[in-house]
Amino acid sequence: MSLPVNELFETIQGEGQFTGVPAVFVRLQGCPVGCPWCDTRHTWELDEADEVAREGVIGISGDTPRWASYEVEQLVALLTDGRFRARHLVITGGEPCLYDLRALTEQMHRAGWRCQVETSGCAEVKVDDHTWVTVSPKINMKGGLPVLTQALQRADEIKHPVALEKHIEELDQLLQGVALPRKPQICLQPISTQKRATEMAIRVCIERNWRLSVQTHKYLNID
Ligand SMILES: C[S@@+](CC[C@H](N)C(=O)[O-])C[C@H]1O[C@@H](n2cnc3c(N)ncnc32)[C@H](O)[C@@H]1O
Ligand SMILES: Nc1nc2[nH]cc(C(=O)O)c2c(=O)[nH]1
Ligand code: SF4
Ligand SMILES: [Mg+2]
Repeated sequence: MSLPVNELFETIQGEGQFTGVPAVFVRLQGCPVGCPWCDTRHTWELDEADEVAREGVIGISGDTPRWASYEVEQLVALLTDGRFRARHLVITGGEPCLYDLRALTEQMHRAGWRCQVETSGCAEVKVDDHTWVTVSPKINMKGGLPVLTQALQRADEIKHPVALEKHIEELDQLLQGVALPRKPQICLQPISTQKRATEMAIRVCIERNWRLSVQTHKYLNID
C-alpha cells in the first residue's frame, strides 16, 4: 500500500486536544472537499506531474503540490529511524481518509507511538482502534460530500471551524440524531484567526461548555 506524502515535518501540534504536544506531521496529498478558506489548498490535487523523489518531501516547508509515494513500511522505517524525538504522529492532508491508514497506524502503535488523524469526515475513517480521530466536519461544501456518520461515530474529538453564527447552527443540525458513542470533545476553531470569528467562538464555547481550539502555530509563526 502506498501513500502520497506532501510533506513530513516535526513541530508542535497547534490545534485541538493535543495542542502543545511535539509531533511529527505526515501530510497526504489530495482532497475533494474544496473549503474556500482552506489553509492547505496546495494539497487538493494529486497530479502525476508533481511527483518527486521521497527525500524531496522531508522537513522542507513551503506550500507546494508536490508529493512522493511512500510504501507504509518505508514511512514507518523513516519515522522510527531515530531522527525524531516526538512520539506523536499526526496524519493530515489534504484528506488523509481517502487512504486506508490501518497498516500505518497499527505499525506505529506497535513501535510505541501515539497516532492522531485529522479528517473532514467525507470518507470512511480506516485506522486502528488506538488512533485518536479528530473530525473537522465540512458541512455544505462545494464537493457536496456529506459528513459520514461513520466518521462522526469514530470521532474522539469534533473540531469545528467557525466564522459565522450559521456555522454553529449547521453543527447543531449535523449532530442532531447522531449517537456519539465515544463522547467526543467538541471544540470550535476560529477560521483563519479572524478576530470576529475568535470572539464568537469564545462566546459560544462559554455558553455551551465546549472547548476553544485556536491555531496556535499561526500565532507563533511556526509550521
Ligand atoms: C488542513 S485540514 C486537513 C485535514 C482534513 N482535510 C480536515 O479538513 O480536517 C486540518 C485542519 O485545519 C483546519 N483548517 C483548515 N483551514 C483552516 C483555516 N483557514 N482556519 C481554521 N482552521 C482551518 C481544518 O478544519 C482541519 O481541522
Ligand atoms: N503546528 C501545526 N499544527 C497543526 N494541527 C493540525 C494541522 C493540520 O494542518 O492538519 C497543523 C499544522 O499544519 N501545523
Ligand atoms: S477538507 Fe480539509 S484539506 Fe480539504 S479543503 Fe477542507 S480544510 Fe482543506
Ligand atoms: Mg495546518
